[in-house]
Amino acid sequence: MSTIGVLALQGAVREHIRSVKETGAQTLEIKRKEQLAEIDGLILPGGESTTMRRLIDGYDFFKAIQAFAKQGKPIFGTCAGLILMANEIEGQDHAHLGLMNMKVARNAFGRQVASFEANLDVTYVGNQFNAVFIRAPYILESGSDVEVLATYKDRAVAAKQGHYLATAFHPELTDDNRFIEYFAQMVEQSKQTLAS
Ligand SMILES: NC(=O)CC[C@H](N)C(=O)O
Repeated sequence: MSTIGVLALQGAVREHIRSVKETGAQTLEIKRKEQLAEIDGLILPGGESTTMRRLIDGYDFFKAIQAFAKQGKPIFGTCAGLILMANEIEGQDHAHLGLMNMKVARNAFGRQVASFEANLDVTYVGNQFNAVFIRAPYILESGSDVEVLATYKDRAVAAKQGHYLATAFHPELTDDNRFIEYFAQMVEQSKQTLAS
């Protein structure tokens, strides 16, 4: 059985822990970089990307997460986590972890409709997925190595690039566990591949 860690510096940590538990995978709140050695996949939760970046630096996680990624272990970023994974952020002169070949826009759906829900058809995951958006970003542009898994009003809101997965919405805030289950499968498969 694989173990999925949730970066527990800030944001929707408890909700992810609960949804990972429901998939049957083991889970761990990651508060120190040394704990990354104990997990097979990592979730970067929603929250506030600038704050989370400051904490990533403060707790010396930056290089450790990049090294974890280079080992081929899956990483799933939701909302602020998606922003952390992008290699370009609109209107900012620097990105954060730069793991995925995509340019993202923050708070892209505007202040009037800061939060909303939509039913999306998501490649690999299923149709009519109940997606919750909260001050959500979206993917403005992405490279040919990035597969867009879902769109909302023609905007890319979920993507996969090899062992990286990212959503603009919050799959941990609904009872619809199909997205987390898909990530848990990615983690289980990569665990077996990396072990063989
Ligand atoms: N719900 C969220 O994670 C919001 C993300 C937030 N808008 C940011 O820029 O970090």
